[in-house]
Amino acid sequence: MIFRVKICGVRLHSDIEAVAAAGGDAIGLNFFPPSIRYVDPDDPRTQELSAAAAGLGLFRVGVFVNEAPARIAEIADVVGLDAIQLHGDETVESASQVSGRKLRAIKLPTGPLTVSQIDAASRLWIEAGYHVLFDADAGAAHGGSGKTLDWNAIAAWASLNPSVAWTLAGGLTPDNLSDAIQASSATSVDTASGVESPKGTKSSELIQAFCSVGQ
Ligand SMILES: O=C(O)c1ccccc1N[C@@H]1O[C@H](COP(=O)(O)O)[C@@H](O)[C@H]1O
Repeated sequence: MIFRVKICGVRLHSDIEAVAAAGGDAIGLNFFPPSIRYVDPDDPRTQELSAAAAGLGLFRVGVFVNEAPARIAEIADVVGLDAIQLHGDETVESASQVSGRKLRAIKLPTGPLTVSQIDAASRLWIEAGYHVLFDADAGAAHGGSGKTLDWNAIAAWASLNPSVAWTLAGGLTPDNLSDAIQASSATSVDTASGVESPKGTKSSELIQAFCSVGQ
């Protein structure tokens, strides 16, 4: 498993300290400029944040949306990343130019889903060796919407794909995580907005509550 609990969109040392203290094992650094959770890869403070996360034993995922492969490689090098999360409109072909350990966000509509819908959206990426992360389609925002998915349909898909490693994202909060895990059978979870108060500001209390359910 790539990670059990990822807290995405961290921006401060207090955020990563809260993740480590709560038993989370991964963080996401968001490199999509329009996001409220964006961190500047060229700012030495981002590089220090990433180094500190590694020092705490956290797995560091860089979140990218439609970024050029050469720029992703540059950022991974300067910031220090353990994996790349592609969360935009990349194709399997364009993404093949990105090197390193890779996750692919499979953005699914909210509302009822079918197994074949999930399969159609994820199959090529799984065959290409990606770890898939199921998220709710956020349109132009691409992610961080706080919207949830059809967890029962994901469980049905997962039971037919027992050897595929995957992560559940999309609107997960300390309040719904237990139900989400039970319904979906997820063993790896990811959240951004669900541990913030106000939006865009991580809450140590919510991180603690989320990680204690997710472990
Ligand atoms: O968080 C963002 O702002 C974001 C922007 C663009 C692409 C991905 C983004 N975050 C990812 O979206 C999921 C779900 O977010 P949420 O929990 O529903 O708020 C999050 O886990 C990040 O991986």
